Amino acid sequence: MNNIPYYGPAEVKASLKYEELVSALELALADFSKGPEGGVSQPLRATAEVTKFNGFLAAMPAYVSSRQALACKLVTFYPNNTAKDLDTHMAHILLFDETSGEIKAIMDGEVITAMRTAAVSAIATKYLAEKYEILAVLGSGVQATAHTEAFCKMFPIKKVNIWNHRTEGAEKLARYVKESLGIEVQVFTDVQSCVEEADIINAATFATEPILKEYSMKPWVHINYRRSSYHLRILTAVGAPRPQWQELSAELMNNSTVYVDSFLSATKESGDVIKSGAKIYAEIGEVILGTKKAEINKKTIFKSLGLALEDAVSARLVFDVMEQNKKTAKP
Ligand SMILES: NC(=O)C1=CN([C@@H]2O[C@H](COP(=O)(O)OP(=O)(O)OC[C@H]3O[C@@H](n4cnc5c(N)ncnc54)[C@H](O)[C@@H]3O)[C@@H](O)[C@H]2O)C=CC1
Ligand SMILES: O=C(O)C1=NCCCC1
Repeated sequence: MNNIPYYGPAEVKASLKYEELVSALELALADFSKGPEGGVSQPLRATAEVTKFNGFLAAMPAYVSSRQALACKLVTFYPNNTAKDLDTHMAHILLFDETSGEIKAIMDGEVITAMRTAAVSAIATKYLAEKYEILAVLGSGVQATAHTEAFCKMFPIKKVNIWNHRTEGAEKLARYVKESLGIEVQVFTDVQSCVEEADIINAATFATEPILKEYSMKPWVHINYRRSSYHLRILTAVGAPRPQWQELSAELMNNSTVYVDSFLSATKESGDVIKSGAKIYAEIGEVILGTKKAEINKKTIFKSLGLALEDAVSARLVFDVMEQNKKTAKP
């Protein structure tokens, strides 16, 4: 147990690049959707509810054979922490040796949670959207910021529209977009105006009731009876991770083609799926594999719950970079 390396948030951040993360996660999501022969072992996360304080602690173990990645993330989620100026999600990841089960490293899991969630939404967007110029972001917290950064790096985004239930948050994110990413940005005070011109919408809030409703959108696809004359837009939705919570209306869910990261997670954990009774069309891994074709006649939603395999793959990438750095630093 002696000398187990610990990597803090700054080391994790410096070790991860979106391009590498996207390639690694794309392969791992495909492995996952192959079923048992894909070499991914991942149970539904186990959650201990702390009802008195509106929080939970979740354990997220996974093994991804193709990446030699065996890990477990422990994550707490306390939405009320905002009022205390504390992070609402706190996480650590333990990485193990796949051959012996020995622990190899412990690392911060907050940066990984932010970056891998955004990377997976970007993968879904790459496969399912057809135009990438205007991004609408609902929310302005950790996930909204990571998604904005990842999408602006991966796609030719020309403008970012931001809505948050507290305008100060939206304005803070807007300053980041303008000053650090150098992209045109506009803050909106209502959801409808924020999303209606967007090619890509990302919802990343603590909403427990739908903030995005069917009637609040212009037609999603512009059909002129010729394939070339319309483009498919996408909504990536990462919030509402509890069965009782919704970020999207039932009507919107039922009138869309719904893709998920995992059938099991979506049907057990997602209020957007459970409360609407919406049919799930495919896992994103099936689209990556080509066993399910992208549906082009309806609105497109990618509903993400967050998977332990994503944490395991990311933690392994960090470990490999840190080990390499150690070797090159040696005289
Ligand atoms: N799918 C996945 O893999 C993951 C999903 N999540 C989920 O994404 C969501 C956002 O998480 P973070 O950005 O880390 O949290 P955060 O605490 O950094 O940000 C929360 C955002 O929601 C807004 N908000 C708070 N109450 C709201 C309400 N009633 N209606 C609308 N907006 C409200 C806040 O102003 C803030 O913009 C959460 O639901 C979280 O559980 C988080 C991690 C991974
Ligand atoms: O994937 C994760 O990590 C989380 N997803 C939903 C909320 C808690 C953390």
